[in-house]
Amino acid sequence: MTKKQSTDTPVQKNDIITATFEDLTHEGAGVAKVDGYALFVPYGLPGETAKIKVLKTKKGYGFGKMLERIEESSDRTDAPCPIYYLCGGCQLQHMTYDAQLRFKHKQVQDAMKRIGGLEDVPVHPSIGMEDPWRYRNKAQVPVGENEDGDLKAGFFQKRSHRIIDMESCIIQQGANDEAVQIVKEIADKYNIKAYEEDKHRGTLRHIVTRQANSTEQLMIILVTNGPDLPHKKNLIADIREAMPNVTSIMHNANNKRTNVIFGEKTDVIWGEEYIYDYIGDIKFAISARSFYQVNPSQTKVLYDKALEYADLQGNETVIDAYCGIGTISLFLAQKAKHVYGVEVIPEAVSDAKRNAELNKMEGVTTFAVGEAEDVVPWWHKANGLEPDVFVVDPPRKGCDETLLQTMIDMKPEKIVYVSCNPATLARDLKILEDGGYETKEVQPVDMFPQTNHVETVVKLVRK
Ligand SMILES: C[S@@+](CC[C@H](N)C(=O)[O-])C[C@H]1O[C@@H](n2cnc3c(N)ncnc32)[C@H](O)[C@@H]1O
Repeated sequence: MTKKQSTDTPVQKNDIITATFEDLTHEGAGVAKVDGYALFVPYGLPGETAKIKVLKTKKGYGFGKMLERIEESSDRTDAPCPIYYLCGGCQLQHMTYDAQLRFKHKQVQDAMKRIGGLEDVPVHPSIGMEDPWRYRNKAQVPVGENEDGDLKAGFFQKRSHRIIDMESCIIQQGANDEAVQIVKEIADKYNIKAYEEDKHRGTLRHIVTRQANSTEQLMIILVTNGPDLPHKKNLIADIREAMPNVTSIMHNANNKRTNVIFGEKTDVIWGEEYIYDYIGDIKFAISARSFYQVNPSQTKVLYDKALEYADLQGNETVIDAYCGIGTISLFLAQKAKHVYGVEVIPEAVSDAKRNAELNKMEGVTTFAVGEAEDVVPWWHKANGLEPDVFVVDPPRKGCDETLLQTMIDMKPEKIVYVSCNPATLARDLKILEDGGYETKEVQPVDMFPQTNHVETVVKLVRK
């Protein structure tokens, strides 16, 4: 190993070194150690030796770029996507799927130990997909213009806002993939200008498509910079003619200088306000803006696991906090006496109520709008609600501490925690363990193959 001495760090910017990767970061980059100093290098895999150029050094760690692989890991595979190394959407295509599942399992295990202090909890192997491609039921694609002025639709290049034009995204379901191209061509035909982020001008910002897997209904959402959608009638007619499975065409206006895709207002410009999908035997109406899991077959696996961990006998009262459009709530309501769901987005709660009606479950469910950390303590204090089972499925930041404390005070026999972030999951489990709960089982479920996202479902019981 060639190494330049430094007073601060064992390597300096622009050094070229040879090192072996020992581990992976939670983002999936390789970690090579030089005299104990960690260098993070994209696409390095544990066990591989590589020639690395040092790009940046900080006090405790640095960043590098792989110049040449000297020894390759058997976990390495050729990324099938032609723009994988440009696009920021996937991070693990260079890893075999088996290695991806092991990586996600290890991440959960490490978080349990390091953050949760849970040395001995059983973390089961990740449940993966038989075919880990073409699973996404929703595409949100930014629109730009090529040098010749034609529209392009693709993904942002890593760490930039430069759009990479793409013909296909192999983690998208075929219908979404096709729909993005067709809508782009139709918009081009009518000379609709792409939104220019830097100048905050132009029209079409994003093409969003959502497919209901079980019914094959397709929703197209055109997001524009402001309320005008030029050639609206022609666009609708052409989209309908090109794609007979489109059941909803929506228009969302977003005139803010922001990375957030949607603006406040969404109008149905043709067809239905909802597409309908089934998870198991339960039917869900999905509106343009509501949260709905993006991997339909693995969603069933995840919810079945949550139901198994809840172990309902039919007479239980259950709380489902962070309930979205009531997906887990209705799954649980099949086997419980009553399910109380709480969710902060009013439209999602309307969808949850509608979904309960659709499945004739309105008598066994109650949905409330608000922050779980406000509503649940109120249910407890004002109504004396004490559930037998408490289910949570929070966003990445995890559960609010007030909610965790209220859960502990309510003394449910079981808690089922569904999480998309192992770090906040482990932090919250520690609090629940200190509050009298024991973590019994931890099950990673791969909802997002080819990416570094990790989903986990956990069963806790009262000691
Ligand atoms: C990971 S999603 C889970 C949704 C649902 N369980 C599902 O599987 O479709 C998290 C949900 O929590 C909601 N949310 C975020 N912060 C919240 C809060 N403080 N109180 C209640 N809901 C919240 C979000 O709007 C989102 O619908």
